[in-house]
Amino acid sequence: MSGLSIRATIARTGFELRVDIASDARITVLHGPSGAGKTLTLHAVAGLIPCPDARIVLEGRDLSSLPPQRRNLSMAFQEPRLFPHLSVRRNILYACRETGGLAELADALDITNLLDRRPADLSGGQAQRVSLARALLRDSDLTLLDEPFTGLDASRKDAAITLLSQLRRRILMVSHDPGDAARLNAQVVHVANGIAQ
Ligand SMILES: Nc1ncnc2c1ncn2[C@@H]1O[C@H](COP(=O)(O)OP(=O)(O)OP(=O)(O)O)[C@@H](O)[C@H]1O
Repeated sequence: MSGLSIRATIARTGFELRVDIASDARITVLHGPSGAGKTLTLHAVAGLIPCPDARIVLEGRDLSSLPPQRRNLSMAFQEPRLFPHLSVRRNILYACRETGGLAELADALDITNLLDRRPADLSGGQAQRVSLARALLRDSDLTLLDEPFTGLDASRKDAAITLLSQLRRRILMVSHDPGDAARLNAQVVHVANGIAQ
């Protein structure tokens, strides 16, 4: 598997972060204190914030100048951001070309019995698992996960870590728990003092 490289200066009012990441690992974990710039890094990769000097290369494909919808990424945001008017099932299948794999994924994340509910009828941790399922079902080149284990109890978190370990897809994720990266056999990127590398 060839790698992911991200070089960018992310500038917001009163905040600047220099990102210089090169990772050949299937899973890369951004780790650092609150407010360090982990979420901004994911959003820059997704193309959701302007980053004029960014150079983002994924397995030889330069994403930098592409609009978000052409980067072929999937993302689970820090808050689940589910569509309130769609069932859980339709939220997960949103933007998926095929429905294959939904049953297995729902089983692994223990959300099978929630598929016909609306997001308003989910707990925080349930919504988080639905958001994770949505990001993982879509056949994207890179999956961005912003603190995907927030609100999960220990056994659900174990199941999610096992699932992520078994998938073959490339993942760039944020986690506060240093133990997660070790369990995921991930490359760790430290984000602090205005630098992510
Ligand atoms: N639109 C914005 N304008 C100005 N500053 C911003 C903006 N968005 C984020 N920031 C600042 O950028 C910094 C990094 O924010 P970011 O959300 O990336 O942190 P984080 O590392 O993900 O933190 P946490 O672990 O708390 O989620 C913070 O200091 C935040 O206040």
